[in-house]
Amino acid sequence: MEEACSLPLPDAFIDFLKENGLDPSIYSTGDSIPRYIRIKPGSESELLGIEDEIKCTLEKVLWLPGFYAIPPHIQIASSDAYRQGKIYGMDAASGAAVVALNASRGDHVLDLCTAPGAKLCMLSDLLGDSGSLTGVDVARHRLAACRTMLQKYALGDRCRLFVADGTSFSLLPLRAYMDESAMNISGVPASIETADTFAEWTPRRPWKERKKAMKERNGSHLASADAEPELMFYGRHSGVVGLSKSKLFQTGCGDVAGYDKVLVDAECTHDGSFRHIQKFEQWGWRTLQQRVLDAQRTDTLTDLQLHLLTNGFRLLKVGGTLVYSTCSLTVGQNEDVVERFLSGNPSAEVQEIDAAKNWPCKSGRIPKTLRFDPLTSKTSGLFIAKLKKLAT
Ligand SMILES: C[S@@+](CC[C@H](N)C(=O)[O-])C[C@H]1O[C@@H](n2cnc3c(N)ncnc32)[C@H](O)[C@@H]1O
Repeated sequence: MEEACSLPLPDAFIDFLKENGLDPSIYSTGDSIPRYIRIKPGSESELLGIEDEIKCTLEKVLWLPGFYAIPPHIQIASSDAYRQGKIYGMDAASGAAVVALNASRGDHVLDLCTAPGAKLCMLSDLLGDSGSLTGVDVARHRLAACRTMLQKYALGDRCRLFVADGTSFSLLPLRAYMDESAMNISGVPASIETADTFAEWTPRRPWKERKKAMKERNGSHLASADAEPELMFYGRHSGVVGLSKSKLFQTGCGDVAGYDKVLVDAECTHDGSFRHIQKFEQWGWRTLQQRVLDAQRTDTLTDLQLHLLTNGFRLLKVGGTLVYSTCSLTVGQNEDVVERFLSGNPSAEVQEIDAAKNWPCKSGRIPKTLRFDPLTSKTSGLFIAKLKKLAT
């Protein structure tokens, strides 16, 4: 067992880190890394009251607006501020990935691996009452948690969520219908649902519809690559209300009508997340062996990451920006994936992340990419690459 780390990491994990060029001492700060919270815009004036309630000082994260550090042992889930949606738990490195995307008012944003949804919520806050957000996740139960979060924080108004495989998802943003608000395209109030148009979203779907959906999914929690996306939630101004059902499922390629911004926060081994690794102490180090160290699983993962990145980029409009991030610190799941992608996509260019000038992180092996790690950044580990789609 390694002495430098506050956790008794097994030798196989230490070897795994070394093989990936990672210094095991990045985990040594372990339990001294702060927790981070983000304050919902508009609730900053309540800072003192929140401090009083959760019984600690909120230390402003100077390099990331809206974020505060709190001691790691402080729990926020039972506080009123949390229950009322004034504060969110979100690691500062995750916030940095969202900032790197530079989503601005009016943008149509795709979040291709969205659950459980911390980044989606932050994106929604940044867009405000403009643009649109499309969240996709392959895992139905995780996306259901994401929907709950959007509703809890009242952030779902311009959002739609699909259970779908992000490697084949092909639906473009509903630009043409966005400002129709609660009217359908022929001017009929959308609350009058016809067999072919969407009324306002309600959690109570007709039994017939639910039965059909259950039969189609065959009991599985995961969407298959060839299944039609399943619309799990849509907000009042997401462009869906009043739309004909056939129009929603029109597919396309992003070059012209695509998304302005795409976030691919890909599935990974989570080895950069100290708190995730810590869970293996209870789950058993054998589980860590299967989930993180198993070379075959890692190969499958890197293929998945490449396919997610490739499809996200396909759905991006020319001139648009994509951020690829993972909370793994291995080169195989980050720089190698980006390099494989770049070699087959001459219209992709790695971009400088302007906001990053004062960020406490290191450069990745590819110039302009960034790496957060617990030791350098006092955050969870995160790799970020920002890509632009050039006209060809
Ligand atoms: C790192 S988590 C995303 C975290 C999320 N962006 C957030 O901020 O809360 C990765 C997600 O990718 C999803 N995922 C895995 N394979 C996928 C696929 N083929 N298509 C879409 N999502 C996938 C997982 O279900 C998981 O929810």
